Amino acid sequence: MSQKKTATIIAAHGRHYLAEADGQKLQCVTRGKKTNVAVGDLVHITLTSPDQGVIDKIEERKTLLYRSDQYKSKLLAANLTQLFIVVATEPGFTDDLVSRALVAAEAAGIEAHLILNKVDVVDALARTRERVAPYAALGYPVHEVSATAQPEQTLATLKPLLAGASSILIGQSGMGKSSLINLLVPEAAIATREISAALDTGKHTTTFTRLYHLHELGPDASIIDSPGFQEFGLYHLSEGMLERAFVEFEPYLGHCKFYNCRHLSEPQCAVLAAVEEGKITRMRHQLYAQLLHESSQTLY
Ligand SMILES: Nc1nc2c(ncn2[C@@H]2O[C@H](COP(=O)(O)OP(=O)(O)OP(=O)(O)O)[C@@H](O)[C@H]2O)c(=O)[nH]1
Ligand SMILES: [Zn+2]
Repeated sequence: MSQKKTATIIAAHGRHYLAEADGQKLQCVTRGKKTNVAVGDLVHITLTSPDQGVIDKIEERKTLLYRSDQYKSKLLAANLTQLFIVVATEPGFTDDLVSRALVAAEAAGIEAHLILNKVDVVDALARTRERVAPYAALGYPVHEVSATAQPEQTLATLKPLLAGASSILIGQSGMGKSSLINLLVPEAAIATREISAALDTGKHTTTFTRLYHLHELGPDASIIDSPGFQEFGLYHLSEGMLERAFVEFEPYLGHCKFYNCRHLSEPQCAVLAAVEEGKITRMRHQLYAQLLHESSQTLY
């Protein structure tokens, strides 16, 4: 008789998944050509050998974070409670990616924070603080750290935030995401080699998403490291979802002249009026318009 297990997906590479049940790692595949499994998913597995299995069923997800373009969607992680966007004093970060990640988090019902890393680079600190201030003003907490220059303080800042939560770190290349992961999960490098071997990813060890349990921060505490990406498409968000994902639009929604206002160029639009008055930044409104434009692209 085949044995069944319930496990958490801790790494994904193509159609190959690594699951963990009671500390034991299981190599898994999906039935057929399905690739609808995400890191963080709780799955039911039928074992085909002591350390291999087939995924039968995915438990209902509390949250699902994903990005998409007009061709396909890419699942980033399931069952997250919070998302941390890592930015740094240098190299500079792009507001576009930060805001897209915030919009994705809002749409998925996940709490979002910013981590401002490399605050030891004092030359660039004042300018970078000005750049993150608009996000703090929107209500997104900003945590200042320095993974390499002040590791102890960085841990003291981040650990309480990660306790009991299921978190993901995302960021552009060079912001110090790997440095932060290695600080929080000292065994990460070894785990990565093991996972890479188990999934047979070859040399491309950084191209997969992985979950680390943070046992000292509670039985359910975990952190997901996602590979850096250049594009963060949000093609899957409808117009209604988009306007609600921009938290600063909220006081104005429902106050436009037209009930189906898209807040682009309509007369007597409450959102556009707020942009004129400086209550909504042009940068965020432009991104809203850009995302609306991207979602309306259809395939022929
Ligand atoms: N000065 C300073 N440098 C840092 C800090 N944290 C990371 N770095 C450096 O920044 C560079 C990039 O750090 P990584 O941790 O590799 O950054 P990453 O975001 O994972 O980037 P990718 O690996 O390209 O995805 C490295 O040279 C780090 O040593 C910090 O707090 N202060
Ligand atoms: Zn409007």
